[in-house]
Amino acid sequence: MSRTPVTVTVTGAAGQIGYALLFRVASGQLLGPDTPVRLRLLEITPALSAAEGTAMELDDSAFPLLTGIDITDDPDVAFDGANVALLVGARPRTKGMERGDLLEANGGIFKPQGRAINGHAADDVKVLVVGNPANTNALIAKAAAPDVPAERFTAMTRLDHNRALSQLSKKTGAPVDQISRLTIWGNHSATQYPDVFHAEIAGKSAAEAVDEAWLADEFIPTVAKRGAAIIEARGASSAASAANAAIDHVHTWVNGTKEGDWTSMAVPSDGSYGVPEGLISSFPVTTANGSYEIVQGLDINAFSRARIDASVRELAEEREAVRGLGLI
Ligand SMILES: NC(=O)C1=CN([C@@H]2O[C@H](COP(=O)(O)OP(=O)(O)OC[C@H]3O[C@@H](n4cnc5c(N)ncnc54)[C@H](O)[C@@H]3O)[C@@H](O)[C@H]2O)C=CC1
Ligand SMILES: O=C([O-])CC(=O)C(=O)O
Repeated sequence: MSRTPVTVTVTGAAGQIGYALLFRVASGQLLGPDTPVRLRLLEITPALSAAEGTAMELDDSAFPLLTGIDITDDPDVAFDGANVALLVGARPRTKGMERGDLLEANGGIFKPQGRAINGHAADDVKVLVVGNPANTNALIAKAAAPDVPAERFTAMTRLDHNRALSQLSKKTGAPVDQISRLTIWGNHSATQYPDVFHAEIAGKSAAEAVDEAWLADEFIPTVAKRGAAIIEARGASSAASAANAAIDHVHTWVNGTKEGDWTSMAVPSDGSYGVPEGLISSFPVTTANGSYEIVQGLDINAFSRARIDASVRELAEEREAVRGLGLI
Protein backbone atom coordinates (compact mmCIF):
# COMPACT_ATOMS: atom_id res chain seq x y z
CA MET A 1 0.00 0.00 0.00
CA SER A 2 2.60 2.47 -1.08
CA ARG A 3 0.31 4.45 -3.40
CA THR A 4 -0.10 8.20 -3.02
CA PRO A 5 -3.39 8.92 -1.23
CA VAL A 6 -6.29 10.04 -3.38
CA THR A 7 -7.91 13.22 -2.09
CA VAL A 8 -11.68 12.88 -1.79
CA THR A 9 -13.64 16.05 -0.99
CA VAL A 10 -17.13 15.63 0.44
CA THR A 11 -19.47 18.59 0.84
CA GLY A 12 -22.39 18.46 3.27
CA ALA A 13 -20.24 16.14 5.34
CA ALA A 14 -22.33 16.58 8.50
CA GLY A 15 -25.60 15.69 6.77
CA GLN A 16 -27.34 12.35 6.69
CA ILE A 17 -25.87 11.19 3.36
CA GLY A 18 -22.44 12.33 4.55
CA TYR A 19 -22.79 10.16 7.64
CA ALA A 20 -23.62 7.10 5.53
CA LEU A 21 -20.98 7.87 2.91
CA LEU A 22 -17.78 8.83 4.71
CA PHE A 23 -17.20 5.51 6.47
CA ARG A 24 -17.52 3.64 3.22
CA VAL A 25 -15.10 5.97 1.45
CA ALA A 26 -12.62 5.59 4.31
CA SER A 27 -12.96 1.80 4.31
CA GLY A 28 -11.91 1.56 0.66
CA GLN A 29 -15.30 0.87 -0.93
CA LEU A 30 -15.13 3.95 -3.17
CA LEU A 31 -11.73 3.44 -4.76
CA GLY A 32 -10.74 -0.09 -3.86
CA PRO A 33 -8.81 -1.92 -1.14
CA ASP A 34 -5.37 -0.76 -2.32
CA THR A 35 -6.02 2.97 -2.53
CA PRO A 36 -5.36 5.17 0.51
CA VAL A 37 -7.63 8.20 0.82
CA ARG A 38 -7.32 11.62 2.33
CA LEU A 39 -10.68 13.17 3.20
CA ARG A 40 -11.46 16.85 2.91
CA LEU A 41 -14.82 17.77 4.42
CA LEU A 42 -16.69 20.95 3.55
CA GLU A 43 -19.52 22.23 5.74
CA ILE A 44 -21.19 25.51 6.50
CA THR A 45 -19.76 27.20 9.60
CA PRO A 46 -22.60 26.23 12.02
CA ALA A 47 -22.21 22.54 11.07
CA LEU A 48 -18.42 22.38 11.49
CA SER A 49 -18.73 21.00 15.00
CA ALA A 50 -20.99 18.16 13.80
CA ALA A 51 -18.49 17.41 11.01
CA GLU A 52 -15.75 17.29 13.63
CA GLY A 53 -17.81 14.72 15.55
CA THR A 54 -18.04 12.56 12.44
CA ALA A 55 -14.29 12.94 11.94
CA MET A 56 -13.74 11.74 15.52
CA GLU A 57 -15.77 8.63 14.70
CA LEU A 58 -13.75 8.11 11.51
CA ASP A 59 -10.60 8.27 13.65
CA ASP A 60 -12.13 5.79 16.07
CA SER A 61 -12.70 3.35 13.23
CA ALA A 62 -8.91 3.08 12.64
CA PHE A 63 -9.36 2.59 8.90
CA PRO A 64 -5.99 1.46 7.52
CA LEU A 65 -6.60 3.32 4.22
CA LEU A 66 -7.49 6.68 5.78
CA THR A 67 -4.40 8.90 5.85
CA GLY A 68 -5.96 12.15 7.09
CA ILE A 69 -9.06 14.31 7.47
CA ASP A 70 -9.34 18.08 7.02
CA ILE A 71 -12.52 19.96 7.90
CA THR A 72 -13.25 23.44 6.61
CA ASP A 73 -15.96 25.92 5.69
CA ASP A 74 -13.83 27.37 2.87
CA PRO A 75 -14.43 25.80 -0.57
CA ASP A 76 -10.95 26.87 -1.78
CA VAL A 77 -9.40 24.80 1.01
CA ALA A 78 -11.85 21.91 0.67
CA PHE A 79 -11.19 21.38 -3.04
CA ASP A 80 -7.44 21.89 -2.84
CA GLY A 81 -5.90 18.93 -4.67
CA ALA A 82 -9.25 17.10 -4.92
CA ASN A 83 -9.12 14.06 -7.18
CA VAL A 84 -12.71 13.10 -6.44
CA ALA A 85 -15.32 15.69 -5.43
CA LEU A 86 -18.63 14.49 -4.00
CA LEU A 87 -20.98 17.47 -3.93
CA VAL A 88 -23.65 16.36 -1.48
CA GLY A 89 -24.51 19.50 0.51
CA ALA A 90 -27.36 21.51 -0.98
CA ARG A 91 -30.18 23.78 0.03
CA PRO A 92 -33.36 21.70 0.44
CA ARG A 93 -36.70 23.03 -0.70
CA THR A 94 -38.61 24.42 2.26
CA LYS A 95 -42.24 25.42 2.65
CA GLY A 96 -43.35 28.20 0.35
CA MET A 97 -40.21 28.03 -1.78
CA GLU A 98 -40.75 28.23 -5.54
CA ARG A 99 -38.58 26.26 -7.96
CA GLY A 100 -36.82 29.46 -9.01
CA ASP A 101 -35.98 30.23 -5.36
CA LEU A 102 -34.55 26.72 -4.98
CA LEU A 103 -32.41 27.06 -8.10
CA GLU A 104 -31.18 30.48 -6.96
CA ALA A 105 -30.32 29.26 -3.43
CA ASN A 106 -28.40 26.33 -4.87
CA GLY A 107 -26.68 28.58 -7.37
CA GLY A 108 -25.26 30.38 -4.34
CA ILE A 109 -23.67 27.07 -3.30
CA PHE A 110 -22.66 25.40 -6.58
CA LYS A 111 -21.28 28.45 -8.39
CA PRO A 112 -18.62 29.18 -5.75
CA GLN A 113 -17.89 25.48 -5.42
CA GLY A 114 -17.41 25.22 -9.21
CA ARG A 115 -15.03 28.19 -9.03
CA ALA A 116 -13.10 26.57 -6.19
CA ILE A 117 -12.82 23.32 -8.17
CA ASN A 118 -11.60 25.31 -11.16
CA GLY A 119 -8.94 27.05 -9.11
CA HIS A 120 -7.77 24.34 -6.73
CA ALA A 121 -8.72 20.77 -7.67
CA ALA A 122 -6.24 18.27 -9.11
CA ASP A 123 -5.95 18.04 -12.90
CA ASP A 124 -7.69 14.67 -12.92
CA VAL A 125 -10.65 15.74 -10.72
CA LYS A 126 -13.89 13.79 -11.15
CA VAL A 127 -17.02 15.51 -9.84
CA LEU A 128 -20.25 13.85 -8.76
CA VAL A 129 -23.17 16.09 -7.80
CA VAL A 130 -25.67 14.45 -5.46
CA GLY A 131 -27.33 17.56 -3.94
CA ASN A 132 -30.64 18.36 -5.58
CA PRO A 133 -31.63 19.53 -8.13
CA ALA A 134 -28.56 17.45 -8.99
CA ASN A 135 -28.44 17.79 -12.79
CA THR A 136 -28.83 21.56 -12.77
CA ASN A 137 -26.52 22.02 -9.79
CA ALA A 138 -23.89 20.12 -11.81
CA LEU A 139 -24.58 22.43 -14.76
CA ILE A 140 -23.99 25.47 -12.54
CA ALA A 141 -20.74 24.06 -11.12
CA LYS A 142 -19.53 23.10 -14.61
CA ALA A 143 -20.21 26.59 -15.96
CA ALA A 144 -18.14 28.09 -13.13
CA ALA A 145 -15.18 25.82 -13.95
CA PRO A 146 -14.19 26.62 -17.53
CA ASP A 147 -10.67 25.19 -17.12
CA VAL A 148 -11.88 21.75 -16.06
CA PRO A 149 -12.93 19.46 -18.93
CA ALA A 150 -16.75 19.59 -19.00
CA GLU A 151 -17.11 15.80 -19.00
CA ARG A 152 -15.72 15.62 -15.46
CA PHE A 153 -18.98 17.11 -14.12
CA THR A 154 -21.58 14.43 -13.56
CA ALA A 155 -24.78 14.10 -11.53
CA MET A 156 -26.23 11.10 -9.80
CA THR A 157 -28.94 8.91 -11.32
CA ARG A 158 -27.37 5.69 -10.05
CA LEU A 159 -29.87 5.55 -7.20
CA ASP A 160 -32.67 5.59 -9.77
CA HIS A 161 -30.80 2.93 -11.77
CA ASN A 162 -30.48 0.72 -8.67
CA ARG A 163 -34.13 1.28 -7.80
CA ALA A 164 -35.11 0.20 -11.32
CA LEU A 165 -32.93 -2.93 -11.07
CA SER A 166 -34.55 -3.86 -7.80
CA GLN A 167 -38.14 -3.34 -9.05
CA LEU A 168 -37.48 -5.39 -12.19
CA SER A 169 -35.88 -8.10 -10.09
CA LYS A 170 -38.91 -8.26 -7.78
CA LYS A 171 -41.32 -8.43 -10.72
CA THR A 172 -39.49 -11.14 -12.67
CA GLY A 173 -37.86 -13.08 -9.84
CA ALA A 174 -34.46 -12.71 -11.53
CA PRO A 175 -31.57 -11.79 -9.23
CA VAL A 176 -30.31 -8.24 -9.80
CA ASP A 177 -26.94 -9.47 -11.01
CA GLN A 178 -28.62 -11.19 -13.96
CA ILE A 179 -30.17 -7.92 -15.16
CA SER A 180 -28.10 -5.76 -17.48
CA ARG A 181 -28.44 -2.77 -19.81
CA LEU A 182 -31.09 -0.88 -17.86
CA THR A 183 -31.08 2.85 -18.51
CA ILE A 184 -32.26 5.96 -16.67
CA TRP A 185 -32.72 8.84 -19.10
CA GLY A 186 -33.07 12.55 -18.32
CA ASN A 187 -33.41 14.35 -15.03
CA HIS A 188 -33.12 13.04 -11.46
CA SER A 189 -36.72 14.05 -10.84
CA ALA A 190 -40.17 12.59 -11.23
CA THR A 191 -39.86 13.07 -15.03
CA GLN A 192 -36.93 10.64 -15.31
CA TYR A 193 -37.43 7.70 -17.64
CA PRO A 194 -36.34 4.23 -16.52
CA ASP A 195 -36.04 2.26 -19.79
CA VAL A 196 -36.14 -1.54 -19.96
CA PHE A 197 -36.41 -1.85 -23.75
CA HIS A 198 -32.70 -2.61 -24.12
CA ALA A 199 -32.40 -4.41 -20.81
CA GLU A 200 -31.65 -8.10 -20.61
CA ILE A 201 -32.34 -10.74 -18.00
CA ALA A 202 -29.76 -13.49 -18.22
CA GLY A 203 -29.14 -12.41 -21.82
CA LYS A 204 -32.84 -12.38 -22.88
CA SER A 205 -35.07 -9.37 -23.55
CA ALA A 206 -36.41 -7.90 -20.28
CA ALA A 207 -39.20 -6.04 -22.10
CA GLU A 208 -40.61 -9.38 -23.28
CA ALA A 209 -40.73 -10.62 -19.69
CA VAL A 210 -43.12 -7.82 -18.61
CA ASP A 211 -46.10 -6.09 -20.19
CA GLU A 212 -46.40 -2.48 -21.26
CA ALA A 213 -49.22 -1.73 -18.78
CA TRP A 214 -46.98 -2.76 -15.87
CA LEU A 215 -44.19 -0.59 -17.27
CA ALA A 216 -46.40 2.46 -17.73
CA ASP A 217 -48.59 2.15 -14.64
CA GLU A 218 -46.31 0.60 -12.03
CA PHE A 219 -42.62 0.33 -12.86
CA ILE A 220 -41.99 3.84 -14.18
CA PRO A 221 -43.99 5.73 -11.51
CA THR A 222 -42.60 3.56 -8.70
CA VAL A 223 -39.01 4.26 -9.72
CA ALA A 224 -39.59 7.92 -10.55
CA LYS A 225 -41.47 8.69 -7.33
CA ARG A 226 -39.42 6.47 -5.01
CA GLY A 227 -37.61 9.43 -3.45
CA ALA A 228 -40.94 10.94 -2.37
CA ALA A 229 -42.18 7.54 -1.10
CA ILE A 230 -39.08 7.21 1.10
CA ILE A 231 -39.63 10.71 2.52
CA GLU A 232 -43.26 9.81 3.24
CA ALA A 233 -42.32 6.54 4.96
CA ARG A 234 -39.15 7.56 6.78
CA GLY A 235 -39.88 11.20 7.48
CA ALA A 236 -36.49 11.97 5.90
CA SER A 237 -35.06 11.56 2.43
CA SER A 238 -33.13 8.50 1.37
CA ALA A 239 -29.64 8.57 2.82
CA ALA A 240 -27.94 5.16 3.00
CA SER A 241 -29.21 4.15 -0.44
CA ALA A 242 -28.11 7.54 -1.83
CA ALA A 243 -24.65 7.10 -0.28
CA ASN A 244 -24.53 3.58 -1.70
CA ALA A 245 -25.36 4.91 -5.16
CA ALA A 246 -22.66 7.59 -4.88
CA ILE A 247 -20.14 4.86 -4.05
CA ASP A 248 -21.38 2.81 -7.02
CA HIS A 249 -21.22 5.81 -9.39
CA VAL A 250 -17.61 6.69 -8.64
CA HIS A 251 -16.48 3.07 -8.29
CA THR A 252 -17.86 2.28 -11.75
CA TRP A 253 -16.41 5.48 -13.25
CA VAL A 254 -12.96 4.59 -11.90
CA ASN A 255 -13.03 0.81 -12.34
CA GLY A 256 -15.14 0.28 -15.45
CA THR A 257 -18.47 -1.30 -16.38
CA LYS A 258 -18.79 -5.06 -16.85
CA GLU A 259 -18.31 -6.45 -20.35
CA GLY A 260 -21.66 -6.30 -22.16
CA ASP A 261 -23.32 -4.08 -19.55
CA TRP A 262 -23.65 -0.36 -18.96
CA THR A 263 -24.76 1.97 -16.18
CA SER A 264 -26.65 5.27 -15.91
CA MET A 265 -24.89 8.56 -15.25
CA ALA A 266 -26.06 12.13 -15.80
CA VAL A 267 -23.32 13.64 -17.97
CA PRO A 268 -22.98 16.66 -20.26
CA SER A 269 -24.79 15.82 -23.48
CA ASP A 270 -22.83 15.75 -26.73
CA GLY A 271 -26.14 15.91 -28.62
CA SER A 272 -26.64 12.12 -28.53
CA TYR A 273 -30.26 10.91 -28.78
CA GLY A 274 -31.46 14.44 -29.52
CA VAL A 275 -30.56 15.75 -26.05
CA PRO A 276 -29.40 19.38 -26.51
CA GLU A 277 -25.64 19.70 -26.15
CA GLY A 278 -24.40 20.75 -22.71
CA LEU A 279 -27.45 19.68 -20.70
CA ILE A 280 -26.49 17.32 -17.90
CA SER A 281 -28.81 14.47 -18.67
CA SER A 282 -28.80 10.81 -17.70
CA PHE A 283 -27.68 8.38 -20.42
CA PRO A 284 -26.56 4.79 -20.72
CA VAL A 285 -22.77 4.91 -20.36
CA THR A 286 -19.89 2.47 -20.41
CA THR A 287 -16.74 3.22 -18.47
CA ALA A 288 -13.14 2.07 -18.86
CA ASN A 289 -9.76 3.40 -17.68
CA GLY A 290 -11.37 6.19 -15.66
CA SER A 291 -13.39 7.60 -18.59
CA TYR A 292 -16.96 7.10 -19.75
CA GLU A 293 -18.69 7.03 -23.11
CA ILE A 294 -22.37 7.44 -23.93
CA VAL A 295 -23.64 4.19 -25.48
CA GLN A 296 -24.46 4.97 -29.11
CA GLY A 297 -26.88 3.60 -31.67
CA LEU A 298 -29.75 2.35 -29.49
CA ASP A 299 -33.15 2.27 -31.19
CA ILE A 300 -35.56 4.46 -29.30
CA ASN A 301 -39.21 3.44 -29.72
CA ALA A 302 -42.15 5.87 -29.57
CA PHE A 303 -42.97 4.91 -25.96
CA SER A 304 -39.43 5.81 -24.89
CA ARG A 305 -39.05 8.85 -27.16
CA ALA A 306 -42.00 10.70 -25.61
CA ARG A 307 -40.73 10.07 -22.08
CA ILE A 308 -37.10 10.98 -22.79
CA ASP A 309 -38.26 14.18 -24.51
CA ALA A 310 -40.44 15.16 -21.52
CA SER A 311 -37.59 14.81 -19.03
CA VAL A 312 -35.12 16.58 -21.31
CA ARG A 313 -37.64 19.41 -21.76
CA GLU A 314 -37.63 19.86 -17.97
CA LEU A 315 -33.83 20.00 -17.96
CA ALA A 316 -33.89 22.62 -20.71
CA GLU A 317 -36.37 24.68 -18.68
CA GLU A 318 -34.13 24.45 -15.61
CA ARG A 319 -31.18 25.59 -17.75
CA GLU A 320 -33.20 28.57 -18.99
CA ALA A 321 -34.17 29.43 -15.40
CA VAL A 322 -30.57 29.42 -14.13
CA ARG A 323 -29.45 31.33 -17.22
CA GLY A 324 -32.09 33.93 -16.40
CA LEU A 325 -30.69 34.16 -12.88
CA GLY A 326 -27.18 34.73 -14.24
CA LEU A 327 -25.93 31.47 -12.69
CA ILE A 328 -24.48 30.07 -15.93
N1 LIG B 1 -29.27 12.53 -6.60
C1 LIG B 1 -29.88 11.70 -5.76
O1 LIG B 1 -30.20 10.56 -6.12
C2 LIG B 1 -30.20 12.10 -4.35
C3 LIG B 1 -29.98 13.37 -3.90
N2 LIG B 1 -30.28 13.73 -2.60
C4 LIG B 1 -29.95 15.10 -2.21
O2 LIG B 1 -28.72 15.11 -1.48
C5 LIG B 1 -28.66 16.30 -0.71
C6 LIG B 1 -28.15 15.99 0.69
O3 LIG B 1 -29.07 15.17 1.37
P1 LIG B 1 -28.92 14.90 2.95
O4 LIG B 1 -27.53 14.53 3.31
O5 LIG B 1 -30.02 13.99 3.30
O6 LIG B 1 -29.24 16.36 3.51
P2 LIG B 1 -28.90 16.96 4.95
O7 LIG B 1 -29.73 18.19 5.07
O8 LIG B 1 -28.93 15.91 5.99
O9 LIG B 1 -27.37 17.40 4.79
C7 LIG B 1 -26.95 18.40 3.93
C8 LIG B 1 -25.72 19.01 4.54
O10 LIG B 1 -25.20 19.93 3.60
C9 LIG B 1 -24.70 21.02 4.34
N3 LIG B 1 -24.54 22.19 3.47
C10 LIG B 1 -25.48 23.10 3.10
N4 LIG B 1 -24.91 24.06 2.36
C11 LIG B 1 -23.61 23.74 2.23
C12 LIG B 1 -22.51 24.37 1.60
N5 LIG B 1 -22.65 25.53 0.95
N6 LIG B 1 -21.31 23.78 1.68
C13 LIG B 1 -21.14 22.64 2.36
N7 LIG B 1 -22.14 22.01 3.00
C14 LIG B 1 -23.36 22.55 2.93
C15 LIG B 1 -25.69 21.21 5.47
O11 LIG B 1 -25.11 21.94 6.56
C16 LIG B 1 -25.99 19.77 5.84
O12 LIG B 1 -25.12 19.29 6.86
C17 LIG B 1 -30.06 16.90 -0.75
O13 LIG B 1 -30.05 17.94 -1.71
C18 LIG B 1 -30.93 15.74 -1.24
O14 LIG B 1 -32.07 16.22 -1.89
C19 LIG B 1 -30.78 12.83 -1.71
C20 LIG B 1 -31.03 11.53 -2.11
C21 LIG B 1 -30.79 11.09 -3.47
O1 LIG C 1 -35.89 14.35 -2.98
C1 LIG C 1 -34.91 14.03 -2.27
O2 LIG C 1 -34.28 14.80 -1.54
C2 LIG C 1 -34.45 12.59 -2.30
C3 LIG C 1 -34.06 12.10 -3.63
O3 LIG C 1 -33.62 12.81 -4.51
C4 LIG C 1 -34.25 10.67 -3.88
O4 LIG C 1 -34.44 9.90 -2.92
O5 LIG C 1 -34.19 10.28 -5.05
